[in-house]
Amino acid sequence: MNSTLTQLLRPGGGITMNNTLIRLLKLAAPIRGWMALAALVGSLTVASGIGLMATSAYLISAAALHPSVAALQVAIVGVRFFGIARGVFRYLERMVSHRATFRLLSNLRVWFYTALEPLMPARLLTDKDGRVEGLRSGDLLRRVVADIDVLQNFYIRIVAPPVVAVIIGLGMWALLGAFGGIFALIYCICFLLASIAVPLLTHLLSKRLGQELVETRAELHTQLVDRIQGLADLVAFGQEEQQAQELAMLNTRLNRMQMAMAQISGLQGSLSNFLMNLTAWAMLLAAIPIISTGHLNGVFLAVIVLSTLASFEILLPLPGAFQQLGGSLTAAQRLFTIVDAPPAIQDPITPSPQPTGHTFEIKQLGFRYEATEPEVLKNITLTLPEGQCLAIIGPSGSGKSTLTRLLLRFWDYQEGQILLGGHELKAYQQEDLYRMISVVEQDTHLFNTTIRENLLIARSDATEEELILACQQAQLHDFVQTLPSGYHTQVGEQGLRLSGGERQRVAIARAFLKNAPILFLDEPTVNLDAVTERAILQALRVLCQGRTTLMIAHRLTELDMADEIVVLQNGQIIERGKQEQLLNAHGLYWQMHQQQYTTLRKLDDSTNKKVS
Ligand SMILES: Nc1ncnc2c1ncn2[C@@H]1O[C@H](COP(=O)(O)OP(=O)(O)OP(=O)(O)O)[C@@H](O)[C@H]1O
Repeated sequence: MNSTLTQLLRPGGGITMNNTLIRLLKLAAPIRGWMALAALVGSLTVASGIGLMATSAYLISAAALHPSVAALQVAIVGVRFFGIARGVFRYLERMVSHRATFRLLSNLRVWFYTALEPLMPARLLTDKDGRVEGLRSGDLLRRVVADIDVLQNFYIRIVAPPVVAVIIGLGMWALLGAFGGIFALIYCICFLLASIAVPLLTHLLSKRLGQELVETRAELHTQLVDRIQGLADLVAFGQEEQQAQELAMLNTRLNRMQMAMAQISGLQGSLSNFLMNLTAWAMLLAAIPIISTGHLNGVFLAVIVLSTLASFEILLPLPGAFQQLGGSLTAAQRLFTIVDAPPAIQDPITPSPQPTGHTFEIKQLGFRYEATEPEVLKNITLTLPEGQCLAIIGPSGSGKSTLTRLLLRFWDYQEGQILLGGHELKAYQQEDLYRMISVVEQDTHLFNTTIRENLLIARSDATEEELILACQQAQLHDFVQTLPSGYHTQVGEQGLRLSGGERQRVAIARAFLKNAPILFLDEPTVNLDAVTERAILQALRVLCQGRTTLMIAHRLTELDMADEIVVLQNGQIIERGKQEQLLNAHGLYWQMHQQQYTTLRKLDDSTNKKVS
């Protein structure tokens, strides 16, 4: 492709057309055999159509001269053969191209999901340059489903037809050349105009529009998912009307773009048809004088014209394919942007073996999310001995969750060290690390399947006895027994058919089932009422026994199980010790304790008043 053409076809993004095209073609490498077969069968289908037209034209023209039936025998057999072949090849073409498409789609989805996994969770919050990219679930969904669907068009409608067109063009050029050089020349000019000029014009007209169409569709999708997720809040605040209007405006914009796209389609259809008929006219004009002078048998006139018309079958979809090129390249760029984002952390080339000891030592740890942002953690030094429980408390934004994320190695720290079992965290493979840690968070994600399946994600090979034991330890078993379908009860989307306390019990049962030696608890009772909290804490106490536990606490009631409490403020440790020591110190911990105590007392008072 020459540089001017490349320039013309360059979509408006960072990645050039060349790059994107080459990468897209490489992605199809595993199914290249199927694609080649689809192109071959596609060519045979069109060739059969041309053969059918040519032999039919010959048969009708020759029959008009009243020859013997024997003289027409070959043409009759030809018509039958091409008629049947066309149907058979068309069927085979559909079968092969569908097979290729389905394989391709599943390959692309697995490719994208596999690339997405190592980016979780750090890179989905920030882009390559560290800026917040705002990848929302609707946008990701759009990329996984719709952008990949757009790419299937690239392979089936953009790559395959030009290959078939080249094969058919060369074949026709040779066939018409046998009747005379002038026919080959006319065909060559018209074929190039219809196969290059019209698609290029269509592409230029629709390039920007195609990109905008993909982006607007993605935006509409994202907005829709966002609003559906927050529908209850919108209704509660009486905002549904206004939000519906905004969606309608976006939809109108999309409709306008689709109308403009349809107009370009109409234009390219007319141009292609015009060129096809022009070719037929030119062939007639060239053939009549040659036939009149006796240099060519008149029975071939219809053969030349009708076979030419039949060969244009392959050119008609080309402009449409190029019309979709801009959209396909934009979809590809959107996927490559995510796939190319380097993971926030990398596994070491020669990892340390899985640690035998589970003591965490944090030495002068300093961390900031971005080089330009202020430090979120400063000079943190502490030890979490094996089998003990360390609680971290502090005001909102003090860096508690950040510390847990670093211990889980979701991000890499810039200063200091985190040692686990005597080795730096960075020395271990991520998988080895995750295998050793169970996490119970404030909001446990449950998949839209049964309770049993949700538990088994902690350990897929767990036996029925192990599963029941874990649920008994988490005080979940008795509740499950009351359900008509027991462990086969569907929990609904995000587990919404279960209460907050029941969801947390599932999370605790998962941790029991996983039986990892290290446990991270991130405010596991924050959203629960006092009675449920007490029951969950009871289960957590059993879970913590013998495990190295880091607990981010919200309510100070959780802290009696901690061997040491660390108080964070503005990313720094400002107090540490046992609960009694901290209360006696009259510092921040004491203040938080007083506040919670006062709030609880007020709550009790108001409850008592209502009762009396
Ligand atoms: N992904 C991120 N990118 C940039 N800054 C972040 C990110 N996550 C958190 N921060 C910032 O780091 C600081 C500490 O946040 P962190 O979530 O660790 O606090 P926290 O003590 O756990 O708060 P809370 O109790 O409200 O959950 C905050 O100022 C927050 O804005």
